[in-house]
Amino acid sequence: MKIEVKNLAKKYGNNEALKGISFTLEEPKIYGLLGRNGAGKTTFMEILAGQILASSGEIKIDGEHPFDNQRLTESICLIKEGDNFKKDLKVKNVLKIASYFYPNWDGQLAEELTREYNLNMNAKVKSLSKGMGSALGIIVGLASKAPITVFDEPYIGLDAAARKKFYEILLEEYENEKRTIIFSTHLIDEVSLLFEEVLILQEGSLIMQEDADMLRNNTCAVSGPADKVEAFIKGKKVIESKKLAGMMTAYVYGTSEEAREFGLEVEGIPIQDLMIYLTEGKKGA
Ligand SMILES: Nc1ncnc2c1ncn2[C@@H]1O[C@H](COP(=O)(O)OP(=O)(O)OP(=O)(O)O)[C@@H](O)[C@H]1O
Repeated sequence: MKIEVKNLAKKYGNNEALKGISFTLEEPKIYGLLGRNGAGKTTFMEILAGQILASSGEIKIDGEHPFDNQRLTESICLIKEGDNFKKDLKVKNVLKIASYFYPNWDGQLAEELTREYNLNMNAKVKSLSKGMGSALGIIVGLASKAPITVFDEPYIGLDAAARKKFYEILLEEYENEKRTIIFSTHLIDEVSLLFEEVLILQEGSLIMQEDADMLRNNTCAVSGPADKVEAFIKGKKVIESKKLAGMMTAYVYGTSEEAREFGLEVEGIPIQDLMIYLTEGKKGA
């Protein structure tokens, strides 16, 4: 499903959570939606899922607005950090309701994952530990097979092994059947290899939308004597640079080969670091 975002803004009182962002997500891909605390990620995802209204601008999904639009809301599954389900429901009833709501629901997958995560079908949501509650959210998100599945920090309380399992199953399901997956997380290093496209929000503005492989292959950290690094980065797009005692490190758009041929030390930049350098001390435009 094609998602078109045009001049989307959301104000809470005087607080501008989104300041007129525009972008298009054309294809089913795994998108990483990144940004510091308060950047506007959750606000965007809630508008996308039709749960709240924008103050101005619009989101169109295959040409339609998501708010109050049942055809679209059953095509979008948003799993948040917590409070996804009514506390008095039993696990089995959460799954039953989800199976009625999502037309592509995969009951077999839901059952397998429930066993995998050791969830008791008869336990009430309010009795689940934080990690178990997150596991239930993940199960619903994956089994919904919703053409747009959105995970907003979905795994609070889940241990590293359980998170790894989630990434593996997510990738397996995605390889079997491509869908749009939007993933917002602060554990970027863990998941960044899954991302195919990365969007970075900074104080309500979109500061980057880029193919993840392009970022991995065409950005690097170069180090060496300051004059040599300066000569290399001249005319290049520099993300960040630091000088110390005549030496310099610069994070730039460019290939490792170029930098090596220039006689500089070169390393790749993890997407997490890139996000930090891009958002460090800068105001959103
Ligand atoms: N219901 C609300 N009422 C008032 N202000 C809100 C509300 N929801 C979000 N905000 C504000 O909007 C801004 C963006 O918040 P949002 O939750 O969208 O950011 P985020 O990028 O998801 O942050 P985090 O990574 O911390 O979850 C913040 O300044 C936040 O305080």
